[in-house]
Amino acid sequence: MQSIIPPGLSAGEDVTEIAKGGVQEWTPIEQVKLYTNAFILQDNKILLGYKKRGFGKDLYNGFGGKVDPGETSVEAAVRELQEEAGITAPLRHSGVLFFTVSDVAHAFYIDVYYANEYSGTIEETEEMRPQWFSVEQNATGTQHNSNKTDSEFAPIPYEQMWADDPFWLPLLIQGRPFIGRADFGADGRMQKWWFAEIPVSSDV
Ligand SMILES: Nc1nc2c([nH]c(=O)n2[C@H]2C[C@H](O)[C@@H](COP(=O)(O)OP(=O)(O)OP(=O)(O)O)O2)c(=O)[nH]1
Repeated sequence: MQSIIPPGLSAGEDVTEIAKGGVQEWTPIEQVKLYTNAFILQDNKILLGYKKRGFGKDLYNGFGGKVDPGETSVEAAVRELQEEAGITAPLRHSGVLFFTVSDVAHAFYIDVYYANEYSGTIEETEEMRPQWFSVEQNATGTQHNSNKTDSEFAPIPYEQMWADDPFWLPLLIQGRPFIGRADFGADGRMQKWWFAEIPVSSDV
């Protein structure tokens, strides 16, 4: 039987597809670079950063970047969180994402992490402007008053995030491990995508 898992990812066959679509064939993979992405989840809030420069500029995202030579993935994730948001956290692995981008020669293999606590003071850095968002679906971003239960934090700004994020970020928030791949065209749109939930015990 042919595996449903896209090239670039590995997992047992016990996966539950969440979404898939797009063109027929996956883009061939030539070179792969390792990246990290980390999110802080606390009190029904998620910490995102507004990317001020470079790849993904003007989008909100978790904190992360390339794994340096000699570093493990989790070491890189902890370093990038410190460099980009000024904090340290006991990061736990949540999923793996694999991307190709039509005008980038290498594919991106991204270990995604989360933590429910952190130490240090969140601060804006040269690369990222951190901001809390509500993970509650009815969040409005309006301020509290005595009659309202709405969150004082805005909802997750999916319209200002990478197009694949709505498929897997809800799983991360719910503590459900995931894998996924998306091939992006030069226009920034997904040309082909596939996302799945995997068993909690899976070693992704
Ligand atoms: N949420 C999300 N994150 C993505 C996608 N694609 C993608 O590369 N990322 C993440 C992975 C990394 O955390 C980040 C890209 O890393 P980066 O270019 O900022 O790396 P870096 O900090 O090492 O780079 P630099 O210092 O050389 O500028 O974006 C995506 O489709 N969705």
